[in-house]
Amino acid sequence: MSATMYNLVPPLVPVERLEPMQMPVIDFSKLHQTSKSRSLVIREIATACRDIGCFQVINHGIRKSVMKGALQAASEFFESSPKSKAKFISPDITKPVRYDCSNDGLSKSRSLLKHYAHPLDEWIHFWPQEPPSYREKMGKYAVEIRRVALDILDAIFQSLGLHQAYIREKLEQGMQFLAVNSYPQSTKPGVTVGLAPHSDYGFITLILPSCPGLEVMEHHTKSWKTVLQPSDAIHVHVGDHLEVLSNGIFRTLVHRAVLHSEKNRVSVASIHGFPMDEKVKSAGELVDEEHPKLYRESSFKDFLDFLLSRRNNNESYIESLRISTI
Ligand SMILES: O=C(O)CCC(=O)C(=O)O
Ligand SMILES: [Fe+2]
Repeated sequence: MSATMYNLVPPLVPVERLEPMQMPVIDFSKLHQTSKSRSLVIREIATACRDIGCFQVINHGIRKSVMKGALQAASEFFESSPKSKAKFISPDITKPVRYDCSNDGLSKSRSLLKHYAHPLDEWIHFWPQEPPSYREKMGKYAVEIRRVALDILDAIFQSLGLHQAYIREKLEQGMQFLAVNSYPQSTKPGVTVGLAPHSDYGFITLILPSCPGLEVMEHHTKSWKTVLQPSDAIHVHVGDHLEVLSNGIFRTLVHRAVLHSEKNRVSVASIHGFPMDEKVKSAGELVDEEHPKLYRESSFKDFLDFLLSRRNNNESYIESLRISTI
């Protein structure tokens, strides 16, 4: 599941030139140097999650060849024959591997290959075999990006003062999805939205794109900003379940993707959460009389049920979880 399947905000007319988001760049290697550098980095990550809902990481240790390999495998999959892709088409959104090239409310102009990625041994046998290197290249990336994601989540949970052991255990057994996205080159003048505004269901999403196209909605101004991402950086943003777990300290990030004017674009989004049936609730440590619980608990399974039941209304998943305080 790449994303919550709905429009979270009314469609906004895209503008030609957006300002870039002032993006905090986090030196990931400093998480593992001295305890002082770790504390500083944890503070930087927490500030970024709280104020803007996203940041980028560099020096994360994922080799360039592995990142390039994942993007190449993605491009080659989308360029493979319609017959080899058709095997993965299914109306059943609960399938662990699914290809979707129909354009709906969310995917305006996007093809999506979504697959589960953890535990890798359990799922890799279901992944595409066309191109023949797909499993090896995407598999290597899945393992490495998960290591980075879990370390970032450790840092986030530490910044919130939460019980690490319980959460780490749930994350070790937790879900990882890869949403492998493909967007055609734009054919029209101006800006064309390929993937409509939405937020992602999990705790965090890590995105590796082949070129610019990601846009994020700034929390305080509600205006769109473009994301500039150096080729060795990974973009990270807050998802719905981190908003729930942090009891609203961190807010899910609304984002979208626009088509590139000169080339096709691919991106690989890695989404991380608890196991399928594990409920995510606002952490007890963050709830008291002054800070009442703001969200209902829910699991990934509940999220899928929400998508299936939500036919005619535009309510987003996070909205459906909010407890009214008035
Ligand atoms: O293509 C992108 O940069 C964004 C992808 C995305 O938002 C998703 O897969 O949920
Ligand atoms: Fe997304």
